[in-house]
Amino acid sequence: MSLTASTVTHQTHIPEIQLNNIEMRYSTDTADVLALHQVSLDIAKGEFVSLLGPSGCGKTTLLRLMADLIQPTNGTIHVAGKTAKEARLSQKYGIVFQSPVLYDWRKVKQNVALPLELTGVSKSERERKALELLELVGLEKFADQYPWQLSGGMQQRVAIARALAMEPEILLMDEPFSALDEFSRERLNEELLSVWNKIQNTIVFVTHSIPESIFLSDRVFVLSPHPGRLSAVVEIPLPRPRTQEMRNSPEFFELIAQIRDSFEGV
Ligand SMILES: Nc1ncnc2c1ncn2[C@@H]1O[C@H](COP(=O)(O)OP(=O)(O)OP(=O)(O)O)[C@@H](O)[C@H]1O
Repeated sequence: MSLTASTVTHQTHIPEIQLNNIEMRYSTDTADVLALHQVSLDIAKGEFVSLLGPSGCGKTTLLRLMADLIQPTNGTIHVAGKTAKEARLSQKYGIVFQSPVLYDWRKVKQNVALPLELTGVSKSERERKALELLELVGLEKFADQYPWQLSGGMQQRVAIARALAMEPEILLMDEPFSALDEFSRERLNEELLSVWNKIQNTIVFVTHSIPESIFLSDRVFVLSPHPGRLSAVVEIPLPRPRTQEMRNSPEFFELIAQIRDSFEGV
């Protein structure tokens, strides 16, 4: 992972994640839910994609399948040519959840260094790496504070830094900014793109928000519920770097309308 590159070309068209005909059924004593039905998609190396859809359409399920936290009842998943399990074991993923899940009794830098500690990295190297990651997310001045001393947005930036500690090729993000106010969310969208520009990895981002998915992504995968399935794939041709002004452009509004239409067609 290079933290110094300032501009990169993200779409190299090398398939990084491939899902083929995925079906996911949750069966319990009381319920039998077909959460995903015949989902096939490819994500290129270095691409930023969003999984967008209403509650219950299977976005989190899809993300958990990619991370090999659960296994599909049918279909195959490949990550850089490996199975999802092999990819997980070789630590290709970093995950950021909706809630930052930080340990309040550990300093910010110790939270970021946790994955390194668990894999036996020396204290001095952990400290160096944690400070580098905190600088990446603009929080180097808060390294010695505790999570409860930070705002919700800052806490989520700490969680992003921690998810990047093992230098994952793929960052999976499950509605990381949905608990934040609109202003913080828009600022963090921009900051996330700036981090992505430096680390050049693949990002899969789950959201309910159409504008957020457009602002961030190269492509938006639109999912529809009952059962969850892929109803559209929308290319986002807005130039990069994305700027807040683009949110008010005619192109942006056209993309919003296009994605809304793809929901209405379901
Ligand atoms: N562990 C589980 N056991 C049984 N059903 C489940 C389980 N997890 C999810 N489901 C069901 O699968 C469907 C898809 O759920 P999922 O959480 O993936 O959707 P989602 O699009 O991420 O929703 P949200 O936006 O509300 O988080 C839903 O009907 C949900 O109730």
